[in-house]
Amino acid sequence: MTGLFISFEGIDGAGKSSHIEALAQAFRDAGRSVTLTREPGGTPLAEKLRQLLLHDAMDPLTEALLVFAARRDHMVQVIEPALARAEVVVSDRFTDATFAYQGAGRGFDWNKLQILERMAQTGCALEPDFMREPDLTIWFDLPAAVAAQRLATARVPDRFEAQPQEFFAAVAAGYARRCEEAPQRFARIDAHQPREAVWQQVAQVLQQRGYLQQASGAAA
Ligand SMILES: Nc1ncnc2c1ncn2[C@@H]1O[C@H](COP(=O)(O)OP(=O)(O)O)[C@@H](O)[C@H]1O
Ligand SMILES: Cc1cn([C@H]2C[C@H](O)[C@@H](COP(=O)(O)OP(=O)(O)O)O2)c(=O)[nH]c1=O
Repeated sequence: MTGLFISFEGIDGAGKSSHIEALAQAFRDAGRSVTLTREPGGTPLAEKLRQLLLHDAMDPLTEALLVFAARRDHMVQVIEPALARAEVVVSDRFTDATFAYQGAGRGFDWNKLQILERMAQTGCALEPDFMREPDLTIWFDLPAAVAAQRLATARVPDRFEAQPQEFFAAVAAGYARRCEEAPQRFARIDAHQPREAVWQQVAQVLQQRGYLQQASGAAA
């Protein structure tokens, strides 16, 4: 059995958190060990960087560097060891969020982000030139106006959630661009549906990819 790396993506309020535990449980039910984690964060150091990123003002390059510093620590300490143990790693956000928020949202140079991506995500797996990416990215696609309505009553906004709706429309376009650049890795979910219908789409992606069948077979 090999490890499996799945990321959840989407603008704030798209509904990711409402389904991530159910996805983890589906894998556990199929006999797999699951590491459920998040970005920015997932390690003591990265959680400290998360606090800075969510609450302190900084220039775009500083923001991009901190995001990747947190990611590198998360990969070295948590993601790679879990994949080496053949676990399923489920991360609430990964690098697509950086392209969407820092790239499309803040306007930071897309090509520079690609350079940072290669630097941060290479050299922590067994093969020295291998760049770690998710095997599957589940993208909760929701219009920015709908996400804003959902969040209006939901929680106190952090530095990103406090951005105007146009920011999130740009972030959503950033996700669409990443999806176009790697269509085989992305599964787009229509998140503008009732919770149960959204979950059915997620479950269908897992079935189509044979992830749960493979796990059941291995556990038997
Ligand atoms: N399909 C849905 N329809 C309506 N409201 C939803 C749906 N999914 C989630 N919500 C609500 O929208 C808000 C944001 O959901 P959440 O899962 O926290 O989003 P995210 O983790 O993507 O920011 C929460 O109040 C949640 O209860
Ligand atoms: C991973 C990542 C997150 N972010 C932002 C997106 C979110 O607004 C914020 C925190 O993400 P998230 O954990 O989804 O927020 P919450 O716990 O409130 O649901 O960080 C970036 O700007 N760049 C990144 O690379």
